[in-house]
Amino acid sequence: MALEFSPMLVVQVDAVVYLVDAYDKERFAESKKELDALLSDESLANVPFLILGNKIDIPYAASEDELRYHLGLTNFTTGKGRVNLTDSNVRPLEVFMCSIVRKMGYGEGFQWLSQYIK
Ligand SMILES: Nc1nc2c(ncn2[C@@H]2O[C@H](COP(=O)(O)OP(=O)(O)OP(=O)(O)O)[C@@H](O)[C@H]2O)c(=O)[nH]1
Repeated sequence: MALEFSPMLVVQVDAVVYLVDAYDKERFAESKKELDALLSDESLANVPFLILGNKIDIPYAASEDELRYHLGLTNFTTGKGRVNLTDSNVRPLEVFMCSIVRKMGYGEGFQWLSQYIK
């Protein structure tokens, strides 16, 4: 009898970094839809989410509050700085604004994220 092997890929995701163009307001609805799909993915249920709002060097770009509102995250962010969520069963999620071309903002976001990665 021949043994059969079914290929299985096991991927462990430590975190999700979700980059949104804060200048492209017409696509916020699309960004929300994609983000919602990731947030409701069971395999990512306990994974921390860092949401980066990019292109804040452009004056017309959305503010952090505006982005949080349009992505439906107003009451879901878990707090900047060191917040201990270990026993709370709450997934870490925060919004940081950045400008990748100006090399600013995302450092704070990744620093925040690093406290939740084992
Ligand atoms: N002003 C500014 N431009 C940026 C920044 N980051 C990327 N870009 C520019 O935006 C342009 C398009 O890049 P993206 O917005 O990343 O495009 P994309 O996500 O690949 O494509 P779309 O899915 O169509 O948005 C490029 O010319 C980048 O140089 C930023 O922080 N500020």
